[in-house]
Amino acid sequence: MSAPFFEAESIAVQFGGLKAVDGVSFTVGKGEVFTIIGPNGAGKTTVFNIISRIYNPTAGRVMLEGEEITKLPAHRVAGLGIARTFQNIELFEHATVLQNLLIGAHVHRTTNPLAEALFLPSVKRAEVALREKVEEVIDLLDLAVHRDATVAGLPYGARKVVELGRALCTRPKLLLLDEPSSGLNVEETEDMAFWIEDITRDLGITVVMVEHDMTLVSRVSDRVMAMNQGRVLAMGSPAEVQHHPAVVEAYIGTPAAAEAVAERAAS
Ligand SMILES: Nc1ncnc2c1ncn2[C@@H]1O[C@H](COP(=O)(O)OP(=O)(O)OP(=O)(O)O)[C@@H](O)[C@H]1O
Repeated sequence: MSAPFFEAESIAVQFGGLKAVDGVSFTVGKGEVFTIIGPNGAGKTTVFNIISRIYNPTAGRVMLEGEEITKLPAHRVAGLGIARTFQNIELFEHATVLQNLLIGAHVHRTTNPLAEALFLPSVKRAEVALREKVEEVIDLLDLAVHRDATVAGLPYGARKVVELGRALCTRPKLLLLDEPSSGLNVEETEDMAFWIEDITRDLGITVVMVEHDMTLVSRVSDRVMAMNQGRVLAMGSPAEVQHHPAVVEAYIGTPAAAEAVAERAAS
């Protein structure tokens, strides 16, 4: 049997006495949208920080296409095709949208510094290819109107899309989205759902997402994993996980509240 596209195997991180992530295992298939939900402090972002190598796990393994990446430096993980967005947008605020996207695209730069200093034809060709890639992302995410705007001057919703674009410019195989709808209004969240669907369907990118908005989760996710206090509570389809008794109790609070959330998601 071939290895899963992505696998986290019994990963754990401890901060002092706190088990922030405690033996979490999951696999993600190629092209899937896999979403991690859970109340504040459940350990969701810590799982992302283990995958993108911001934290060293105290136990467990992380595998991408059968290759162990648990101990690789963060830049090597990016080079292998894992990109992410952050809960609190991380962009170069005083650079333009285009400059931010070009920085993302430069992850795959293959030319050497001497060739660049001499601006050899190989460098020129590489730059043209990068610009083409960036223009594709600008088209895909309707960012042309903001191309030369400074990020700091953009509305919050547009900055979230630029951050998504910067991640896409790295040409990821696996995209980690940390709360893509946070801070967005209903209309912007709807747009974000479209972008996520386009990214998976048209570009074949696999998405692992942390998200609180259950309407967005139900719409775009193939499978959902619920966490609480560093552990996995349930895994399955969005509806299965939403109605799982442990999730209802830990995440949503009461069965009546869960019903209300489920009805809202279905409407
Ligand atoms: N660098 C750190 N040092 C100490 N404790 C940390 C650190 N990072 C996270 N924690 C703690 O680990 C636990 C899990 O945090 P994490 O940010 O992963 O939760 P989360 O599920 O993403 O929450 P939220 O939905 O609020 O973002 C929390 O109790 C948090 O305070």
